[in-house]
Amino acid sequence: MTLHHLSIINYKNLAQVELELSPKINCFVGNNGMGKTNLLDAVYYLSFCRSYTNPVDSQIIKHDADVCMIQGRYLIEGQETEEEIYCGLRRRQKKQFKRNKKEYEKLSDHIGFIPLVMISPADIGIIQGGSDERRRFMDIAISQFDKSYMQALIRYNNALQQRNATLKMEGNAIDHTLLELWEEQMVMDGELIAEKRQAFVKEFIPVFDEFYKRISLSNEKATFDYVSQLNDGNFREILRQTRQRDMALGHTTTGIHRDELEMLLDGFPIKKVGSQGQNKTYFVSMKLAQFHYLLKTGKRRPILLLDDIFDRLDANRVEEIVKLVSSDEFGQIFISDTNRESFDKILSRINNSQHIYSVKNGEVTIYG
Ligand SMILES: Nc1ncnc2c1ncn2[C@@H]1O[C@H](COP(=O)(O)OP(=O)(O)OP(=O)(O)O)[C@@H](O)[C@H]1O
Repeated sequence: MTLHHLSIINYKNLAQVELELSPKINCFVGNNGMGKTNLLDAVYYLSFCRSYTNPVDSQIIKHDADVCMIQGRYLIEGQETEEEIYCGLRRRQKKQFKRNKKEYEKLSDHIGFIPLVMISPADIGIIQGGSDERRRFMDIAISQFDKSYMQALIRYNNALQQRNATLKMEGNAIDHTLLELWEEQMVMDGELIAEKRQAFVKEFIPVFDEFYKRISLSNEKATFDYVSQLNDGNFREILRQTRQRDMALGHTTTGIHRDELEMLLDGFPIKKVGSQGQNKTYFVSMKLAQFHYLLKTGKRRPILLLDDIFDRLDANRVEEIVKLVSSDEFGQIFISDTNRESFDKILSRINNSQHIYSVKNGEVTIYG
């Protein structure tokens, strides 16, 4: 899958951008705050119908504008005609998302069509943040190739919200028949989600471990453990047993919304023992393993976005990552960095078609 033409109007600080892109490596270089991440984020938006860095749509429209637009033209291996994806946002109005000029009824129908993996310094949140960040990682990774997972997740979250709302009712007003109805839905979808998460993690660990070893050039053992309350017994029974407690607390204390992905380095939680470079190696390896997994399960080669990821990594680790992503397994790549020299060093090791762009105050031009 390659994005060969990108048009942007008023996306954050990018007033107007028009780019013909390389099918292999596209580098964006510029000082801090110039718009490099915004550019990669616009590419991300076309895949996920949302920003990677800011979930509030009204805040991604340029401050002094009322409308914003992103349009991408893609080529798909083995398909003669191109695919055009359009996103239009207007303040206080529903966003428009179109494929080949036809508007999607549901945005979830689009997710997975343009497979993409973004790696950015914000991914440190997967390690350092709460368990919701790690569940989100699994959800995004699985949803991109498994629509039934995403639908089960939407239904589960809806049933969970409804159960919580029912639990919050005053003592006698609680409708137990209604509670059971929501619990039944949670059991059906929760068990399916837990099963799919378990299967994903099992396949994911060896690939991740391999990437970690290659990048770190060490024998450090990096691995995960998927922990779910659903492994402790029958979910229906667990919900019944915890109902009194949940009524007292006013929310649901058991279920797949409490799952955890324990991240370990040599048997210890990386959150506690990892250095900055090890943390970065860890989440970069996770994301590359996600790429590999998507490639294996999906029909199309994902696009890879590397946003300012080389900082804090030693020269050996940078070299290993560059070698990895320039191999044939990876397709089109977007890289951002502040330093032209570090790009030149990186690119001198790669024999591939490459474009270098300069990003300055929201303007993007081919580097002269
Ligand atoms: N809605 C918006 N309208 C206008 N400008 C915005 C909007 N949202 C963010 N910005 C601006 O975008 C800039 C940040 O851009 P971006 O994050 O892409 O920088 P960067 O080039 O990646 O920098 P760094 O190297 O520091 O990561 C900031 O100047 C910020 O004020």
